[in-house]
Amino acid sequence: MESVLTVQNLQKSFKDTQVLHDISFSVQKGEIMAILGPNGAGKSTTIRNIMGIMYPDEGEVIFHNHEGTTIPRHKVGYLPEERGLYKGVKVMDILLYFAELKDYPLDSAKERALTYLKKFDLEGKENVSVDELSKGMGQKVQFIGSIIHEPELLILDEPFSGLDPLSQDVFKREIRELAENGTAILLSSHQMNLVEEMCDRLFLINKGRRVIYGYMKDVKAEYANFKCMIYGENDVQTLEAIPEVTRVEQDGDTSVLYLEPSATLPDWLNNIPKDLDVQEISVDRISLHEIFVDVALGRSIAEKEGVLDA
Ligand SMILES: Nc1ncnc2c1ncn2[C@@H]1O[C@H](COP(=O)(O)OP(=O)(O)OP(=O)(O)O)[C@@H](O)[C@H]1O
Repeated sequence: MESVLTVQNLQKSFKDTQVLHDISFSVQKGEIMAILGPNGAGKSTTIRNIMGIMYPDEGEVIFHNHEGTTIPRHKVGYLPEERGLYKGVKVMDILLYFAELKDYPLDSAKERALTYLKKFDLEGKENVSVDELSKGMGQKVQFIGSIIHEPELLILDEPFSGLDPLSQDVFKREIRELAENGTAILLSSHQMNLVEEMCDRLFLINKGRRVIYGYMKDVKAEYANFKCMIYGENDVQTLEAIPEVTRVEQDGDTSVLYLEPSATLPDWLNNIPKDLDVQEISVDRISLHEIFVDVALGRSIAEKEGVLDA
């Protein structure tokens, strides 16, 4: 694997408050790497330190295949969390302006702009003023602006926020295609289902510290413990007393039992008390969303910081 970006031991404080503690990860060519975490975890601060919008107190941001200490802006695309385009400018003009900033040839930029406008269902909008676009349309134009110059590394801060499901699908498809064609992608997102289906690796951050870093499949195998849904009239205390149950959530007659990571399913099912009221039962693994909630609420996983083959 070829690293395009490496972030090493970033530390950042605002006044007396340290908001990044020893943050290290890399982004590889052709992969989608997600940085996840609850509000205020430090995702945008990490990204802003990478982009040179602010500087870390300690640590390094290394753009590989690039000499010098400045950011190779012509090789990097960035969609900031703050949305917005210059007012009173036509869509094509703003896209060409972005290309010019990155020293990208304008004839190729125009061709790419038209191709992407079509892909994003904005065909024919090139001469429309950006003020006349809806919020989602503006976001699509801003996204096109971030990739107009064929960046090697694309950094997307919450790319899916504010998009309807159809637009989300278009973004997902394009992000995947860019990665398949070799672009290294770092994205931050709260939408766990999207991250779960698209990302190769993830970095989960909480209160400025790494909680989980690894391949999605390894993270799931390691942290996505089993949960068992039982429909029937049962006391929470009875369910909590079943071996290897870490916690129980109950809503009426529906109980969800979360199991220890060590639980082996056939044995566990065999040992369920015979007098339980079981009208229905199903077993599933917890989703990335639930792993995230566990972390955000400081439950089990949070104490078990991990790095998985990163
Ligand atoms: N310019 C700043 N001055 C002071 N504190 C800041 C500044 N920027 C961020 N912070 C603080 O740093 C912490 C991390 O913020 P950051 O915006 O990186 O979080 P985030 O993970 O991106 O959150 P969200 O999901 O809400 O966007 C927060 O406690 C925030 O209040």
